[in-house]
Amino acid sequence: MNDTANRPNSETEFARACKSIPGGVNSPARAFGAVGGTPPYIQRGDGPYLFDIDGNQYIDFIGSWGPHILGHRHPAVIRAIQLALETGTSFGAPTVAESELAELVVKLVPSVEKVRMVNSGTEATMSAIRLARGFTGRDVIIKFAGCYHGHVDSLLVQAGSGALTLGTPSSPGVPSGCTADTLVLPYNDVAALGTAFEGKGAELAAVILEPVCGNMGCVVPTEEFLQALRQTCTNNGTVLIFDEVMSGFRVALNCAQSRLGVTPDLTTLGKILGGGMPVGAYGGRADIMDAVSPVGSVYQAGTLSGNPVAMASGLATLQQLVKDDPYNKLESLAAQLEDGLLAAAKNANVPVQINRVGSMLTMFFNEQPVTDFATATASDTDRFAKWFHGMLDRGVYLPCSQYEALFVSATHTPELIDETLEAASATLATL
Ligand SMILES: Cc1ncc(COP(=O)(O)O)c(C=O)c1O
Ligand SMILES: N[C@H](C=O)CCC(=O)O
Repeated sequence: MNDTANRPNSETEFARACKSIPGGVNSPARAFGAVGGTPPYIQRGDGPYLFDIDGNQYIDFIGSWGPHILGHRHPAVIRAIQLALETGTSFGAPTVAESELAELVVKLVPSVEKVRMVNSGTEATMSAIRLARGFTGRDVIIKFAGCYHGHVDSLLVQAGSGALTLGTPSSPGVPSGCTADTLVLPYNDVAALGTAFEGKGAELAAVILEPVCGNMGCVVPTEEFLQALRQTCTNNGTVLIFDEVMSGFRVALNCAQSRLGVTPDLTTLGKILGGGMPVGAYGGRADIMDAVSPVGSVYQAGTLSGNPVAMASGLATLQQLVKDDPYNKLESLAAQLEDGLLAAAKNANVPVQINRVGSMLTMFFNEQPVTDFATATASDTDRFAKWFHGMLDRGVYLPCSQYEALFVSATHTPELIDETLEAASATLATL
């Protein structure tokens, strides 16, 4: 029997974890820092559901922060992992699975001619920045306020996600020298981009952005912004990097770049690429990628990079996405959720803004449209915290921050979205 408001076993486990793990968690985004309370401890996942150690069931809209577009425990993915495990876990030597996954990424992602596998999204963006600097012989990079690219020193400036949620968008511990060459601009601001290039065009190694942002909540780029990015980078010999760790294979099979019609020079990937195992990748134009060691001299390495278990998981996930092509279904489920949430909020007289691209969605408790960091952070986070707990207590597992996106999976159904909307109406009525 569900009693999601009551989680004594999870509370005990959280208290235990806090004694040996900082804040009880291995990634700050999953602590309930901004909403209060303690997180449910998860025992298992199945399709669209999570089950906690207190015997509660939740409709999951996080999917491990993005990877589980196929839902939890997809049989093809589990089988591929089991088969790979039977041969060993890692060899530190080339395997055929690495080429198979690389070839599929090259086939699916328009900008990618060559790709290097790493172990996380953070490693991917860190390596892409180093490569862009090595390739151009320049140092200065541009990032956008509210975008999060993992915990890379030079990119942990006005960062989104857990850093923003917990009030440290620019982290202590990052030497000022590491960020001295990072310019931070407002997202969607074409004029600011132009001004930055006027002064420093010949010094700019790279511009990195989330082409659909999820880490200040979901924020959508304007057509004008995207065109200006591509044109300005091309004109100045600056490497345009799309960080598609979150949006890659999420908003379209061929990633955000296909949906938006803009081809970057480099792309970073993660999350869905590993199907729930730790995988990241960076890839792009062959002339740039050939600057990476051992062909070129930009050094980047990894003991466990391309390990067979992670490759098998990623390959099975991408192959399943190619086979099922669930993107129309995802679009329709997410649109049902968006429409239902807007109607429920209107009915409850609670002002909200919903930003959505495909199956990525954020409901901001905000009276104004959300287009960048400034407008995202004008949201009512106290109201968000009440909303979050109301939904959790009704068995709906949402990201525990206003500055994250939720994800719909291919295992959600119209009936589950209706159930979620019933919980939403009941919760919104209490805010
Ligand atoms: C857009 C984006 N880039 C990079 C990262 C870093 O990935 P990871 O957490 O795998 O290091 C994340 C998520 O954390 C992300 O959402
Ligand atoms: N928003 C983050 C990544 O996309 C959440 C995951 C994490 O940092 O633990």
